[in-house]
Amino acid sequence: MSNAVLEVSGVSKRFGGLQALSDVSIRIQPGQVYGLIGPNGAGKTTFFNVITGLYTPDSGKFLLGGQTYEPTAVHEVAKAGIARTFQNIRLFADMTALENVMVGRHARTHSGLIGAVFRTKTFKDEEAAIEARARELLAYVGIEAFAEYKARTLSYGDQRRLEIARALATDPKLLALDEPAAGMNATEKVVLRQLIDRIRNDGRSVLLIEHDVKLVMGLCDGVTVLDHGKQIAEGTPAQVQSNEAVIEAYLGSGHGQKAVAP
Ligand SMILES: Nc1ncnc2c1ncn2[C@@H]1O[C@H](COP(=O)(O)OP(=O)(O)OP(=O)(O)O)[C@@H](O)[C@H]1O
Repeated sequence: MSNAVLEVSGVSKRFGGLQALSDVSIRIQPGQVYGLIGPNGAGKTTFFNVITGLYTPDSGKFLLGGQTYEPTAVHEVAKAGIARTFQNIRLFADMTALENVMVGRHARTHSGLIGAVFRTKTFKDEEAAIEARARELLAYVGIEAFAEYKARTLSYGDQRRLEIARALATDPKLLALDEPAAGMNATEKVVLRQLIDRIRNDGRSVLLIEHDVKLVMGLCDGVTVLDHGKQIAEGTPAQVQSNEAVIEAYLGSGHGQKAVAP
């Protein structure tokens, strides 16, 4: 019996004539930061969308914390214990930072959004607890000073941290981050790296899609490399960055990333 947090095997997904994923398998152990890398169009986002219930796979077996889960709907996946962020930030732009995190928290409480809207007496205690936890999470990601600011007024890096706080509000077994460093400057990347490190040190597991190979290599415990929908390598960062097929995939892709070595 595996004690992996996430164990996915044999995932395939075809779009018309395009085989976007062919028999992809990954295993993430508790407390690991696991990277999924590969050139543009390799299938990384498709894989994320499959495991989080946005795309229905053609095949695949899915275990989360040892339990089978069917990634057929986003809310079912969230309930099973995977929370994700998106490549293109998806916050409620005109809600405050605090409200954005509270929405994430409502996803796992009894009151739901209806309770939040009507603020019935029955829900008041739960509301207070939700707000307290949301403030804690804002502090955890380092943006508590902006709790009352509308999400759209936050800097890009802070919006990404807010997305992470909102995802953490569901108390996930696995946090899935889709290109969290995209568009960040060097300083923001350092802060992001510290945050992901902290999340790991607190015992959570993270799956990361990231184009910044240096960030992935410096942060991840394990890495899987996709190219044209196929898994071409997996292992530690040191193992994959010296793998011939990986170097070839990056050199051949014409993305200007000379090699995967930092
Ligand atoms: N909904 C869809 N319908 C048709 N084709 C799709 C769909 N989603 C993705 N694809 C195709 O599947 C392939 C893999 O795309 P995907 O976005 O998963 O790659 P990626 O590795 O995330 O790339 P990037 O790094 O550019 O985000 C691409 O050829 C893409 O055009």
